[in-house]
Amino acid sequence: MENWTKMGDEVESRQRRRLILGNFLTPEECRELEFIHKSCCTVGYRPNVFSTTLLHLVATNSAHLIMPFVPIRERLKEKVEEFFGCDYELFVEFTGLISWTKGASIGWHSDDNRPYLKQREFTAVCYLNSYGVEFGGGLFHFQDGEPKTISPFCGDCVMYTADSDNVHSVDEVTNGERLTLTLWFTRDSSHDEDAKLLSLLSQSHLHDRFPESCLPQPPSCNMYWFSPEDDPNFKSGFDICWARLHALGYDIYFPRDHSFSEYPDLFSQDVQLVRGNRLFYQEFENILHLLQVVQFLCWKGKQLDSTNFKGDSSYAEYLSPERNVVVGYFKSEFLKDDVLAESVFSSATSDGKGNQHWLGWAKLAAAAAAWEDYATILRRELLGSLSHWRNSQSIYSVSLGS
Ligand SMILES: O=C(O)CCC(=O)C(=O)O
Ligand SMILES: [Fe+2]
Repeated sequence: MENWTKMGDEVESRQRRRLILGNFLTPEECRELEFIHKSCCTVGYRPNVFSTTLLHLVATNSAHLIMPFVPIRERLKEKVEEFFGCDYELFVEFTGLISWTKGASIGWHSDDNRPYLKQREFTAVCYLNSYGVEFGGGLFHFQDGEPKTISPFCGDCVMYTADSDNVHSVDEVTNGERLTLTLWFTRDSSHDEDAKLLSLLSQSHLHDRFPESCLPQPPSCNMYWFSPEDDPNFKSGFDICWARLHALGYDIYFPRDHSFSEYPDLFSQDVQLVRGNRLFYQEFENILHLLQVVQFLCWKGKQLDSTNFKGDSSYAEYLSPERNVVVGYFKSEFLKDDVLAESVFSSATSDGKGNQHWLGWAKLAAAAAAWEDYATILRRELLGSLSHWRNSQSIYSVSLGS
């Protein structure tokens, strides 16, 4: 029989093989990571799974978005080292936001159960949203010992050894989107994520020219097409960026002449946002930029002050029938299977029309401006931290003063 102690928010096994921490992350930290994931994720490694890795953020000119992860990663590593009593150097092997949508599940496994995963020593999973609220299904189970089952709750964290002492599984997600921040830790310095990130950061063209430097750039190969079949020609399935916008009640308009045959190069073209029969005036650099601004509106909209912004009619015009035809054409191409797209990205609590976050065009204009301020501040922090990171060859919170 295993011995269990309850200590405030901490439940720990006397054998120190797993630890469950309540409220490890604040709701605001969870919301910020959710914003990053919903604006930057790519198609993941298993069916109905989507992921955002730090390497992907750097590779798409969004390196500044790794900043919110830095203090959290540090806190997680300290906690793992303390709890498991590590008297050796530990490295982060992988940091990622991972979301599971309807149909995703994983059977019994340990996290080091493949020859190429043997370097994994410990796992930390932070839940960024809650069972029964943002998603259904998705309960976590340990095969042996206590606790048997964990109901994911926003802000909670579970840490365990990656070996066969912690065989676990996750039930199929039945609706909504289950989101986690997942880290693996290793003793093997050749798998140090920091070294890989620093090497990629030194190749990227980070500079001080705001705001251009904050604009996301698409990756060199397409990572946004979701299809249940292996479909290299984009004939079935859907584009996940378009699908997320669609789930929130938007469409996309390309102001210049294009055809879907240019996909995925369409990712580098200017776009405008459509809602109902209105077209937002502002042109965005590309779909990724537009998605970041819309997700920023979802995150911050209610707090944003738009009193200095003009009335809604100053920001959007009537969408002409000709342009509406163009919108419809691209929609049918980007969402070959719109029923599947809706079932994958419909939120467990939404009204189905994406109206929950919608506060009008002036708010969207305010969000576009506030997104730029947000990104600029993070980019300055990144540039200020970089020389320290390079000197120590590790990524940590640098106090930059004022
Ligand atoms: O998200 C979870 O609760 C655990 C996921 C998992 O087992 C894995 O990614 O290996
Ligand atoms: Fe696992």
